[in-house]
Amino acid sequence: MTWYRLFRVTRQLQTVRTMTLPPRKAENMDREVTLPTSGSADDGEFYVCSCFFTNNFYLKDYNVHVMYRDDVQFGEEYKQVMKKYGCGTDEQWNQVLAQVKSELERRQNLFQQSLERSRQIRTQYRPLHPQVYTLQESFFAPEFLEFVELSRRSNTTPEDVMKFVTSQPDDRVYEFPVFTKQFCQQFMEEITHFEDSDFPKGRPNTMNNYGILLNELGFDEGFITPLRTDYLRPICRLLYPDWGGDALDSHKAFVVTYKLREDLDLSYHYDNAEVTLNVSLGKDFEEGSLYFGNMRQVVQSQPSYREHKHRPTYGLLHRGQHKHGAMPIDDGERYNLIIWMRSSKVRNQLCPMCDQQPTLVRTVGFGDGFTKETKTVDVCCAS
Ligand SMILES: O=C(O)CCC(=O)C(=O)O
Ligand SMILES: [Fe+2]
Repeated sequence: MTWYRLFRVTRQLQTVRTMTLPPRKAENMDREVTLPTSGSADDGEFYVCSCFFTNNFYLKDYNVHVMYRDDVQFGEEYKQVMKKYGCGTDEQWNQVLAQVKSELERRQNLFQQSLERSRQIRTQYRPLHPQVYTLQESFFAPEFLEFVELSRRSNTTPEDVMKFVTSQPDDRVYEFPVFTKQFCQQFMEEITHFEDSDFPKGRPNTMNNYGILLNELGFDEGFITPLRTDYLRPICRLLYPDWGGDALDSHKAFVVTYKLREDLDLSYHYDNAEVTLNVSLGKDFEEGSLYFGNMRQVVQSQPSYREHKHRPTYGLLHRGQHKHGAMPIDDGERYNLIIWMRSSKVRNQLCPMCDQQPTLVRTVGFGDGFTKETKTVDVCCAS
């Protein structure tokens, strides 16, 4: 990347805005809402926090996250403020309102629709490479297997495994090889085969417009769950004990894709996760590095960013609340496997999306990783 380009991207980052929102009213705290459910995750019952239906609505045109409870609250809190960001006319305001309401409707129907998509895919979709749905050791780079093997031993220390990772001092972002090239190739062919089909597809999250939710495609049971419990958890136990690394009991996994004329980049954000694994699968692409700033708890007027180039077959492991983004690709197509890993013992104390004790809403599958058990844990924040 040239210095000019880095400067340009950095300028762009400095315009990312966060609005300070008033805390949610305490009266909601212990209310439990029931949604239609069908089935639950392997490890028990999981929930989302009710803030999912009010907080963090992303307005891409203005690069802001907003909170919507009803039209009156929304108008009072944002109509004036949004003018400063270029939303000056009634027409623009009405568009914003329509966008927020349509996102709310999408969220309200999300779990039911996701269930329907999964059912349809499971009964009708014919995979191109059925073998990639069941995790096998032959998928992994030999160095990764050595790394895991050492991490599984009870007397191994974090210093012992540093020889397997590349990292920069103090930022706790670790890079290491994960898969073989051959596996990445087959996995991407499977994803592309599904992308090209007419089956309905859900969006991975509110910021990525393209990509595939791996649970809907049937990857959870045979692939992502064993990958998390048997391979990633021993590593995270060593590297992130303060973020529930030894108790990552659920996940949300998806593939994000960036192509010319589709999404090119991803704005600065933090993940709804305690620990994230982001593996570059390929295909061929130019630029598109990741950059990391501060932990979200750190407020700095002039944050500095660290660029992490991402090589196909390699993973970057980082704390979910370590703010990051992806720079635009210049050419080609970029596919990444993202696993947001969650620890209920951490998030049951404080929902990372609203900074309150979560108000549980029953849902299907892993939800957002909250459970009814409340074990206490010390979460040591930003370093
Ligand atoms: O595109 C990337 O590599 C980053 C994706 C990401 O941060 C996310 O989906 O949370
Ligand atoms: Fe992310």
